[in-house]
Amino acid sequence: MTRLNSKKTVSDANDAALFSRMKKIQIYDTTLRDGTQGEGITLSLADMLRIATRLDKLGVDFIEGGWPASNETDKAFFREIRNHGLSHARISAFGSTCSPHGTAESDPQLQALIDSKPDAICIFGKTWDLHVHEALRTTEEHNLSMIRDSLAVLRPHVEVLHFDAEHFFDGFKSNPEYALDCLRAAHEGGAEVLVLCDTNGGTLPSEIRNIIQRVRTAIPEATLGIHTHNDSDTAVAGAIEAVLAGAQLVQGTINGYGERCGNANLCSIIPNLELKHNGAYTCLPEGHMNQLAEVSRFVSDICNLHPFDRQPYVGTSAFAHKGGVHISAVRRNPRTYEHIEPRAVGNAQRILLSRLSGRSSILHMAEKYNYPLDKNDKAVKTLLDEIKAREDKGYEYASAEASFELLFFRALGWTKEYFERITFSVSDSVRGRDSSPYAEATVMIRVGDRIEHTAATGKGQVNALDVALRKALTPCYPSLAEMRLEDYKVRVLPGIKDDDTDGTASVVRVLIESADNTERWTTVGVHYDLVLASWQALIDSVVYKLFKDDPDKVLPLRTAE
Ligand SMILES: CC(=O)SCCNC(=O)CCNC(=O)[C@H](O)C(C)(C)COP(=O)(O)OP(=O)(O)OC[C@H]1O[C@@H](n2cnc3c(N)ncnc32)[C@H](O)[C@@H]1OP(=O)(O)O
Ligand SMILES: CC(=O)C(=O)O
Repeated sequence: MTRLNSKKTVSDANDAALFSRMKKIQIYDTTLRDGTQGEGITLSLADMLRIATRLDKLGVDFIEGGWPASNETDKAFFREIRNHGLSHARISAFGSTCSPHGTAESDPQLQALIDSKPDAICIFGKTWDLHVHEALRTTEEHNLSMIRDSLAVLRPHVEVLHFDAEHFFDGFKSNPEYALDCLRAAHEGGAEVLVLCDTNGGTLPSEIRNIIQRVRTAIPEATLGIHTHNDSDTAVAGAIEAVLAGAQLVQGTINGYGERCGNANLCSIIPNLELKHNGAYTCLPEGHMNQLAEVSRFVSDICNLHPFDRQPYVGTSAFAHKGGVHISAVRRNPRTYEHIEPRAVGNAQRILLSRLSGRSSILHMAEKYNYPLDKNDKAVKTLLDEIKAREDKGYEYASAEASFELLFFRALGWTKEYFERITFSVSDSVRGRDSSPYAEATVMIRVGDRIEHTAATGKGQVNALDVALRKALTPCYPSLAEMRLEDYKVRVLPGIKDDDTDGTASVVRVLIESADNTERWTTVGVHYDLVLASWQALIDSVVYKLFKDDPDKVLPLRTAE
């Protein structure tokens, strides 16, 4: 048997030592297999190799690379991953027991597993009598021999052999003796870990714990693993209960991607085990858990899925505080509203400004801008009132921090105007037979004594305005040439009406994200007219760029009033 990589002896030894103390929980990642059974996830071979390489660096014990008999991409993965010099993880190939219509010895699917020459193989077999009758359409006795024989055929060809007991918990509830017989057959066939699967995700954590305790009494010689699905929103809790009941291997995926509602989320399971049990369990090599937030984002990027902001531990909102009471307290001691130190999983605290803020939120921002204020400074209250009034009108400063920073310094007495708008206009038209609209903008501004009057075309009105404005300003402010408009978002706010109209027009909120060579920033504009809302956000964006690059923006020191 050729190992996919040869550098595992040290970590194997560590694992063995930890394993013998029952504290090392083996982490078996199935993002590339069960994760890709999730809706909207299709990975190319290059994507799979990048994810596997990153997971190896994270320090998971097993990476399930796919089902070689399923498709050519999965098959190619096992060929290609050899060239990637993994240093820790074992590569596992997935498959099923042999077909009920043939023998294990002649089964092409089992042969494909052997031919893929992985470090480990994991096959699933039926353990629920309903599935034996309805899905396989065979006898219970025959299914037992399929399990035993398939594993026995694979055993000599691979170093590590696992059995996924599909639907084990439903099977146990339906016919406990038969479900246990399936496990015994797998053990006899040579599987060293029997992974109990809650395939339909309908088993609650308390049931999982109870059933595992009964399995351990019935088959004390077996090493157990757990594989849960999230259909009852309890996949992580189920996996934790299983470990508390004695499971030594956890299967799951990054971000909980997977079939239907997903698999157990390793980004939560790992810190739950490592941080919440007084050091009783280790999952990753020491010091690696702080990679989790980055790995979560890396995998969502490659899967082309938007990261889930509210994802526990690793989401950008996981340690984001918005309520003024919370912000006041976490400034005094983060433990007041944070269950762990965010950096333990590579995340960070964030403070969000909104109409729910109190003075502490302003003080926090002031410190961030290196401009500490006293809580009793009149400007603090003025700013707070202004933010609350503006948020009531539809502004949102939690995401548009650059607009807030400008408000902040203006409230403190910063009055510099980099330019003055005299006039601007935009129009859309369609020329001749060309059906794509053509946007044109003109801008007239004053910079000191100089008047600039420019025109530009663009892809849409905002783009035309942006180009015309920067054309007018760049001769006076050359650094604007390096600024780019990165993203533009519009949201209609039906609940908010504009004061200037008869009360029927809804306002729109525009968020513009800009960037230069060193920073990204977001600004906001709100108006019932989309162009005017865009103009506000655009002007804030340009002014923020000039402000942050301006060496003369230093403000006088404040004293408490
Ligand atoms: C719980 C899980 O997540 S299991 C993993 C599920 N993942 C996947 O199915 C993704 C990859 N699957 C595939 O590429 C294809 O389904 C293949 C190549 C495996 C099979 O394709 P086909 O031979 O065309 O069969 P099809 O998908 O229509 O049906 C599944 C077959 O597997 C059989 N089967 C299901 N479970 C098992 C098992 N544990 N052992 C043996 N056969 C099984 C079914 O009985 C059915 O065979 P039959 O039609 O001869 O009765
Ligand atoms: C094997 C597997 O993926 C399951 O039972 O859910």
